[in-house]
Amino acid sequence: MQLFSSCCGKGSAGDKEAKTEPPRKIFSLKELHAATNSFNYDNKLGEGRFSSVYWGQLSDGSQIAVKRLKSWTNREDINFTLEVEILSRIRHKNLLSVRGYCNEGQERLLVYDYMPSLSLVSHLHGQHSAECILDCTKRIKIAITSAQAIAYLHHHATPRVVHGDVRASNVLLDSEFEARVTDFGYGKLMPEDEAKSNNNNGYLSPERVASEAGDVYSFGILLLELVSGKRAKLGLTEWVLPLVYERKFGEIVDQRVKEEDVGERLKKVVLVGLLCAQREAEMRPTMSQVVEMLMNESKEKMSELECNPLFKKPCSSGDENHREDQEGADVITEEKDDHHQQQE
Ligand SMILES: Nc1ncnc2c1ncn2[C@@H]1O[C@H](COP(=O)(O)OP(=O)(O)OP(=O)(O)O)[C@@H](O)[C@H]1O
Repeated sequence: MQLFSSCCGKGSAGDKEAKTEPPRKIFSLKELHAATNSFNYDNKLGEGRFSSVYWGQLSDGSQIAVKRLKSWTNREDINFTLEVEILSRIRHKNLLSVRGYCNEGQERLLVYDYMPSLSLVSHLHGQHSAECILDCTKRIKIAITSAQAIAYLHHHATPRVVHGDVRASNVLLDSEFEARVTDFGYGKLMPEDEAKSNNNNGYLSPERVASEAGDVYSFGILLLELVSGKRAKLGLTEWVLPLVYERKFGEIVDQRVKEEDVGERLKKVVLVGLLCAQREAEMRPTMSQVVEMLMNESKEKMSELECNPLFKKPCSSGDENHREDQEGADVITEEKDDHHQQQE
């Protein structure tokens, strides 16, 4: 899996930022045991495919999240310290970079700042989802700031980085509800085929290779998930598209958002999401174009976007693609009904 581009971003903003950032800290295992109460179950923030994450507090009082990697020993070909050193030099205000690490015996641990508002996934589907803190303004802010973070990785970081695992659980939120995208380039440290083997991985592009265009596809799915509140399953775009043909944007938006004109306010995020999640990689925009589209407030740009042929209903209703669309849409419609029943 190629996560760092061979082109090293000549003269990019990344050079400047790399020189000014603080030195990486090597933590001792003893220090991290003390901070996390020996990786106590009560300190556990969550668990993913490759790691468990624990809340901790250092002796200076600062709060940290310690990521304890699983199955490290399978990847002895990778130089853990070198990879982490490279990744931790990549800094942007919307990226959550590694603050330090520990490489002792069999233990491989990554240390991050603790994000008190946790991850986007916990707000959409997890422990905070019932409160529905994410109004339209916050959703738009998360869309823009996470796009800026990935655009930085693709276009300005040195070396340039393919994220490789763009998903809602890797978008953490700071106290202002700005995105802090994490786990970038980290797939290189993990078992390669793990993500691909998950057939229900709705974020995975049809071409199934880690690339900038693959990140754009995953980001498009993430935008549709952010607006609709539905899980990133296969069939999400196929459920959204017919509603876009009918210009029924209000029906796409998460039913928990109780505001006026939600469809109109989040329309742009839906359209950009669909452009990103096109099956053909060459049709997708770049991440800098995504940032530009999401941030541009002009009416002309909006009508240009709306006129894209992708958002026009195909003439023939009996063609293969349309039938595929319907099959995918059924999966999501069932989920929608479940969701309504749960709320009632
Ligand atoms: N810096 C952090 N601050 C607060 N919570 C965090 C932090 N890092 C991770 N978490 C929490 O820990 C959970 C587990 O993270 P982890 O990276 O192990 O798995 P994941 O991203 O959820 O899934 P996967 O790695 O399989 O994609 C996250 O969902 C998040 O809620």
